[in-house]
Amino acid sequence: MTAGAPTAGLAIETRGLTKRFGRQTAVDGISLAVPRGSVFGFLGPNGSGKTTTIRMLLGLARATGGRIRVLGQDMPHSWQDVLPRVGALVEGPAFYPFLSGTANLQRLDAADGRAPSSTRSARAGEALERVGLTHAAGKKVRAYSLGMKQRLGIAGALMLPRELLVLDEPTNGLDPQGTREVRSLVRSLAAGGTTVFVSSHLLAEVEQICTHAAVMSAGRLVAQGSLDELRAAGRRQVRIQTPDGDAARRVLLDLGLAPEPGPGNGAPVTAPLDYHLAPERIVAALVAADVRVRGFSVEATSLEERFVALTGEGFDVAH
Ligand SMILES: Nc1ncnc2c1ncn2[C@@H]1O[C@H](COP(=O)(O)OP(=O)(O)OP(=O)(O)O)[C@@H](O)[C@H]1O
Repeated sequence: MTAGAPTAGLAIETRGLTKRFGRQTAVDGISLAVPRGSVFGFLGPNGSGKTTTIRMLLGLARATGGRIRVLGQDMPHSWQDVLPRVGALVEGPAFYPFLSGTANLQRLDAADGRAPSSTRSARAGEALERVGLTHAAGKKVRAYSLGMKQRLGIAGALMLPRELLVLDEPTNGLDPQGTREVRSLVRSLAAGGTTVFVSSHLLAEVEQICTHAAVMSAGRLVAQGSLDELRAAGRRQVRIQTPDGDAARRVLLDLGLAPEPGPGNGAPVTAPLDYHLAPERIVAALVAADVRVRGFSVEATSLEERFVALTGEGFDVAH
């Protein structure tokens, strides 16, 4: 591979992508790698730089530094080739409330110079069907629920065939029913082969719909990979129930572990466990030291605990 050549199989690739607003660095040198065919969750608390990143990916904001490749081509340089292959929903779609869903989609499509007018009506019908709005096609948009409006926005992004969909917080402000509708729509689009890049501040949402994720914190990318990789990178911890807490802690120290300082004997003894030490060695060492082991477990830290640790702040983990 020549230096700087796009990595095959990536729908989005950034290197050192940076955006400053005055003295503030909103996006700080991030290198994203979004595999084609993935549902990629772009996760981070409010204000961590997700929207700013998405705006740069789509050529809506200019990067201060770094490079961006979308579908194998440089952005914003190749926007004319790239953007027709990308559907996007950023910062809530704007619709005419007094027009029907169909009429809104047709107007939107008419504004796209590449969209053939001869197939406009059929394409609007298909897009509405894909998002489950056929029954409301003739209804004025002011009578739509928030969830329906959001799905109409996605239908707008689907008026032409897309290789990549970019959705910025698509369930924000939706009630539980609307949220379920949008999540299941994202899953079905992904099942059809479209790469979906979706930002969210909700860990539970990303766990439900995504195959991969990246975690942003204060403008920096603090982790990325498949959900399994992210889980595996989390720490494990060993927990020992014993009346001989002090002795157990000494055994763990001898094994190179760092037990949490305990209140003495009685309370469970815990210590972070790395992957190089087999749990059975710990049990053997405890028994050899005459520690009375009444319970022994190895617990994986959850993705939630890991993300809280990564972002260093109270993560919004509401469903
Ligand atoms: N046009 C702008 N001018 C100045 N500062 C900005 C601008 N746009 C964003 N910022 C700042 O950049 C930081 C990142 O904002 P951004 O909207 O990208 O975060 P986010 O993760 O998308 O959060 P949210 O979910 O709240 O939109 C914030 O501190 C924000 O105030």
